Amino acid sequence: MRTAYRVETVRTAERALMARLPEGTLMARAAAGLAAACADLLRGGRSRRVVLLVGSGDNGGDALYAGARLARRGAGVTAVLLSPDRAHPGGLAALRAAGGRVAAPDEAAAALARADLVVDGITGIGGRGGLRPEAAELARLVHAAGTPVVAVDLPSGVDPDTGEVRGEAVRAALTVTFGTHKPGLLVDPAAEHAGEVRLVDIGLGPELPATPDLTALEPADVAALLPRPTGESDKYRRGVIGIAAGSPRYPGAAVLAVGGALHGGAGAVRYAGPADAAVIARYPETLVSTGLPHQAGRVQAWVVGPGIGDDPQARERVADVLDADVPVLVDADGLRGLDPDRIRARTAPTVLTPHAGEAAALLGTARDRVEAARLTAVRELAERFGAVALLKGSTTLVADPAGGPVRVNPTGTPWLATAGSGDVLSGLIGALLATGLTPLDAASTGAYLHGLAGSHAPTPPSASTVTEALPAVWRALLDHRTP
Ligand SMILES: NC(=O)C1=CN([C@@H]2O[C@H](COP(=O)(O)OP(=O)(O)OC[C@H]3O[C@@H](n4cnc5c(N)ncnc54)[C@H](O)[C@@H]3O)[C@@H](O)[C@H]2O)[C@@H](O)CC1
Ligand SMILES: Nc1ncnc2c1ncn2[C@@H]1O[C@H](COP(=O)(O)OP(=O)(O)O)[C@@H](O)[C@H]1O
Ligand SMILES: [K+]
Repeated sequence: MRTAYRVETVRTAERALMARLPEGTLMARAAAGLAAACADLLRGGRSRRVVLLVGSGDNGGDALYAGARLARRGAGVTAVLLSPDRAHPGGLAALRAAGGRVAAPDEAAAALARADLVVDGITGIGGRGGLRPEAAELARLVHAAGTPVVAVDLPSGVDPDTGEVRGEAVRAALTVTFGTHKPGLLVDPAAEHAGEVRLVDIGLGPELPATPDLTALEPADVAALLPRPTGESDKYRRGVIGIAAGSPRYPGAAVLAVGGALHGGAGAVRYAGPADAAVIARYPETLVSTGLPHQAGRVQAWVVGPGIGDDPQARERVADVLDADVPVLVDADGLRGLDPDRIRARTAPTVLTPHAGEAAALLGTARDRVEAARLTAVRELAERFGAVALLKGSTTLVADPAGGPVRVNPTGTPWLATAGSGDVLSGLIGALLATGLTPLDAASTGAYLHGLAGSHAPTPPSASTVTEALPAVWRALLDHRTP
């Protein structure tokens, strides 16, 4: 499991570690890791000119010490100091001693024009709010120059804790981060600015608390969670998932949700609703019925919402499913006007899977506010509804109403933004719920599989080809656990 910790926690851990080590040890470890990453990128380049963007904090200090190491290896290093009188004195002395030169911000454009690599040491975990004008101007210059950027700890201008980006921020090809990931490195829009992220061990691990603020499943975690039939299994013991999706107007949503459900490891899929003919034509293995969901027979979990429309019959189907004493996933049309008290009053767990627009409606806010502050939004949804909330989009996040770390989904591709792919996801997560995974595990495992399937499907994928890619993705993950 990949983990990320908030700034406050990182600072506490760093203080504890620093108290046990000679002064300067941590910065030396950070600078060594940073310099090695820069040297990797420079390898093979004929000229090796490096520009350091140096703010007045320790982030700038890391850049200066790394610059000194690069200068000693023969690189031409120029440091652009944002506040010359406040730059890290030890770092500056080290750079000068190694033959590096120093430039003022007004010389930045000329230096950048000749650079092979830019090291962004403007702000790290001490960055607050949007970049100040002079720093923002530097970020703009770097972007215009198009030179590859290595960000120190975090791309400057992003919020380390929330992933928010206010105004101009540095866009890095690589971010070299120290001790632990920070939430902003994993959550958009900040994550998009970070590029590839490399973690340098500075010995912080033992000082960090057991519960992180953010986690991301890795292949081995998913492999361990995936349900596998055993000798004693039969189709009912493996779990039955019920799908209440589709309408005469949108039969395709029912077909896609059932398709996702058939690839979620359950023993059987029941479908209840008016799209029975379309479902059975595409998936004859489905147990179809046309009445209300509670008349369809026993299930271990329900999915309700994709393509059900917004008429009284649709509301009746949602209410019927919410009355069931089994886990329920509510998606798409099912989320319209959803009453938090009704969800909180349920006896079994609920999972909500909105995209940003649906989440905004549920929270009574604007879509762009959800997109700008995804972590805050997903936590608020989980808390308000007493449900596991999965916020879809550029980074999919899953929050548990009990609190604890938010899970960020590491797989996926923007190609998944294609009509109906959300319907596949809801069926898939529903089936995982029916097999007995906890709502948090089902939602995050489903998002993981769905994201991988989106990347493995032929480009450009459609919702149907994403569904068809799921078995290969399962296979690869199950094999992962086999030594
Ligand atoms: N504390 C430690 O033990 C270690 C810290 N390290 C480095 O130290 C960094 C943290 O250093 P600091 O606490 O000095 O903080 P930073 O260097 O991240 O940022 C603080 C400086 O940036 C300026 N600043 C803040 N917000 C700004 C904005 N919006 N626009 C422009 N300038 C802004 C502040 O005036 C201050 O001078 C980490 O990110 C990491 O790079 C590493 O050396 C590893 C060890
Ligand atoms: N920019 C993006 N990058 C990665 N995945 C995305 C992006 N935008 C959307 N997705 C994913 O695509 C799927 C779209 O689902 P949804 O919005 O419900 O669409 P639909 O209702 O058409 O099925 C979700 O899994 C979502 O996380
Ligand atoms: K930085």
